[in-house]
Amino acid sequence: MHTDLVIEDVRLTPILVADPPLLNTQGVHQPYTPRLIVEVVTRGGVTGVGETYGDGTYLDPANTLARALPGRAVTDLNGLFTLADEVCGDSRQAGDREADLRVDAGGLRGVRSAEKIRLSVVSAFEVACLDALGKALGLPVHALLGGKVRDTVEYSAYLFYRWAHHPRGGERDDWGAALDPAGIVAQARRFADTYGFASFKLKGGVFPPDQEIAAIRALAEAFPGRPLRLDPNGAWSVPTALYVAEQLHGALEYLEDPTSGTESMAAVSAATDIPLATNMCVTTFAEVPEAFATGAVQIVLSDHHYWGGLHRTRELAALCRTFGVGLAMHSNTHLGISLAAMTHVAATVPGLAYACDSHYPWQTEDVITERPTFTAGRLPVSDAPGLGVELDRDRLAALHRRWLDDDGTHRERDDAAAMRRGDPEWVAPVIPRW
Ligand SMILES: O=C([O-])C(=O)C[C@H](O)[C@@H](O)C(=O)[O-]
Ligand SMILES: [Mg+2]
Repeated sequence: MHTDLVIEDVRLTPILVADPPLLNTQGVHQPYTPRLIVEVVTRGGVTGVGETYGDGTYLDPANTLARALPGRAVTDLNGLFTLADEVCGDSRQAGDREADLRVDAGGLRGVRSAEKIRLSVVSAFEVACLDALGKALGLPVHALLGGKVRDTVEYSAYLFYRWAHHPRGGERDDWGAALDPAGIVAQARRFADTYGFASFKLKGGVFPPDQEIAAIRALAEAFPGRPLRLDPNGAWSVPTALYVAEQLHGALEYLEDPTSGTESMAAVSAATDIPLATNMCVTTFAEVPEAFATGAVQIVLSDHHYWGGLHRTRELAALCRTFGVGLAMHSNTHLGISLAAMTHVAATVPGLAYACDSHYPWQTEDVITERPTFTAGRLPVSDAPGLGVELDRDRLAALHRRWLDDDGTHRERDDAAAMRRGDPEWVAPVIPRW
C-alpha cells in the first residue's frame, strides 16, 4: 500500500445551514437544516471532503465509522462498505425488514432502513476518499470514475411553493411568497433569467391537485415546449394521480412519485403514458427488481447519498440502462461539496437524458470558498484535482457554531414541526392526502 494514501485522521463537522421556507406535503423547511461535513486526512497530508445528511441518526454511525477508518487507504473504497457493516451494525439484523417498510420522519426520502442510513453516511466518506485520492494523484474525481462523457451537466430549476419568510427566526431572502400559479411562474422566470435553467420541476403535494394543475398549465403557457415536472411526494391516491395525468397530458416531461409505493406507482403507470419518475419507491437496490418487473417507474432519480456514493450510483446507472429505465438525479438541501460530487458522477454516466435536480440555488450559505455558477442551466465539470472545491474554514466554523448553539430545535430535520410554528394545529398529512 502507498503509505501516503493511508488515512491518518477523520474530522466530522455537523453544521446548520440556512434554508428558506419551502413548502412540501409534509410541512415546510426549517429555517436551518443539519448537514455533516466529512474530512479525511492522509499521511501524505492531503485532505478530502464529503457531505451528507446531518441529523442525529446519521451522526452516530458517522462517528463510529470515523473512529474505525484511520489506517485504511483512501483507495479502499469497496472496503468502506464492509467496514461500515462491521462497525455500525449489520443491516440484516432481525427487525430490519420492518424498519425497511417504514417511511422516514420527513416522509420524503423513501424507506428508512438502518442500511440506507449507513449508506448515506458511507457516501460522504467515499466522496471524501475520492477527493483525497484525486488530489494526491492530480486527477479529477470524474477521472477516478472512468472519465467524463460530457463537459457540462444540466440541472433543472427546482420550483417550490413558499412563504416570504419563516414564521419565527431564520434568514431573510428577497424571493417573496409563491403560493399560486402567478407566483410560481414569477419564480420560474427568475430562475430562468438568473441561471438559464431550461426545465422546471414543481414540488407539489402542497395544495389540492387542481391548483397544482393550474400552476403547471401556467408554466406551460409561460415557457412553451420546456420540460416540466410535478412531484407531490406520493401525496395522491391512484385515481387522483390518474386524474392529474389526464389533465396534464402533453404538458409534462414526467410525473414524479404521484402516489406512494411501488404497487400504486405500477397501477398509475399501467393506465397512463406519462413517464413516472421516483426518488421514493426505488431508493435502494432491494427495491429495484419489483419496480422494474412491474413497470412502476420509467425514470429513477438517483441520489448518491442514498445509494452509497458515486461508484454505487454508476452501478445503479448500469442497471437502469440494462432495463431501459431512465436515470436522473434527486436532490435534497445540500451544499457545494455534494453538488460537485453530483456533477462529477453525472458527467460519467452515459445517456443521462434528463436534467438533474438541485436545491443549491436556494442555499445562500456554503462551506466552500467559491460558489459554482449555473450558466445556461448547466455546471461545468471540473478538471481540477479531486472534486475541485476548497473548504472555507471560517464559514465551516461559523455554521458549526450555529449547530453547537442550537437548543435542539433544528438538529433533526422535521418539516411538520417547522410548519407548526406557523400553524399550531398542523399534523403531517396521512398519505394519500388527496
Ligand atoms: O422528492 C423529492 O424530490 C425530494 O424529496 C426533495 C426534497 O426533499 C424536497 O421534497 C424538499 O426538500 O422539500
Ligand atoms: Mg421527488
